[in-house]
Amino acid sequence: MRPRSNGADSEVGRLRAVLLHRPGPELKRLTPRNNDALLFDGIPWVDRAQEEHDAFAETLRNHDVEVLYLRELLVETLRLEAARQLCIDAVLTDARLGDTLRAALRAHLGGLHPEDLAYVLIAGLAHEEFSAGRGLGYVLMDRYDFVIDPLPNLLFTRDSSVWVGDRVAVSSLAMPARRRETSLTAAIYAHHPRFEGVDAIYTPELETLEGGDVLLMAPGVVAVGTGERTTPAGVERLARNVLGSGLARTVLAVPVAQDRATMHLDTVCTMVDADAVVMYPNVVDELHAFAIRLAEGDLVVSSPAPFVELAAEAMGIDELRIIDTGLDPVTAEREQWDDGNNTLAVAPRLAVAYERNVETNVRLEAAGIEVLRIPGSELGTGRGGPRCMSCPIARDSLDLND
Ligand SMILES: NC(=O)NCCC[C@H](N)C(=O)O
Repeated sequence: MRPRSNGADSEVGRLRAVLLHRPGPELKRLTPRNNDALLFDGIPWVDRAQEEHDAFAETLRNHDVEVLYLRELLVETLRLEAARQLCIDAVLTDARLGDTLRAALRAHLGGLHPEDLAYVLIAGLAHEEFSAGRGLGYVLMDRYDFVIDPLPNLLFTRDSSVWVGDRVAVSSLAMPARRRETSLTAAIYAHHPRFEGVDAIYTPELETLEGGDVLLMAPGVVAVGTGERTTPAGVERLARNVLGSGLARTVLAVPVAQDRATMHLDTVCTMVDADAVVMYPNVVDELHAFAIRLAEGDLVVSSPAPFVELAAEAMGIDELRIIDTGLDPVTAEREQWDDGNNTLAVAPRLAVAYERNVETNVRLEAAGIEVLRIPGSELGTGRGGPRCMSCPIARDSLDLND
């Protein structure tokens, strides 16, 4: 494998740098009243969630992966006026505010130190915390509501940006509770010196597309799930952009059921080797795909065919191995819900997984995959595993002989 700077062309090339977000005060905003709207299935014990996340980061560091924290990059980015404006404007576009409250908020945010501004942008601002609040929007706001909504899902850095080759796709998030996340990632990629000279291949105002749906199957082959989050139009737009710029030769559109349990393609399928995936057994037979290629400037879409067959053909391999987790349907369903299929490859045949998915992990090991187990009982209340919680910034380029 050849080392590279920023960028990734596969799911399994040696991981060099990753973007994480250590969950913080934004998780303390979750209550039984708002957790559904904020896309959490429970109320996490925040201190324990942080310990679990620290264990995740430590596991990666122990394997020589550079861990970049989104909050730290954001604070550094917010020293620049253009970045501050981008993030503040995203807050102020909220139509609930009204002009009077908006003006008060603009004045308040404009005066904050980068550290404090980052805090508010991530943790939100509760009604009672904003003593300078005024206007009808403020007066009639429920005292438990937020002037600025918190971003508890920022933890799932996979979804708000994804690298394809040396370009970054700042995604377009589907759910209202997450949309503002991309103002932060867009500001970081546009203004942080670490990413100087990086071009965007996708931007948040485009059709909805989330990073959890994007799988770099092999250099030149990108699979994109379409279901609850990424629309067919989003897949088409990404395909046009990556095929048009030569970053890929085939994009596979993969319809996934529009359910919470399968919100992204990476909830049912992740890569653990250059030619192997771990896949939720209950969908193996039904997962189909459409191959999209560019011919004389136009997108050409194939007829549907089984995903594993179409992927193998596009990847130029005889077979895409499916690690047979061999589970009975009920265990499979339980472990899929708890992100058993959502692994993060650190290198070919070396992957991070939640320890709680005991059966899936045993099967992965039986298939020759070394599993780095991490705790995730609290983190999992947000319904995301190691892949969801990580955005690879740099992976070595994959050589299929590795
Ligand atoms: N790639 C992923 O599957 N990310 C998990 C996102 C979970 C988050 N609570 C959400 O509903 O968007």
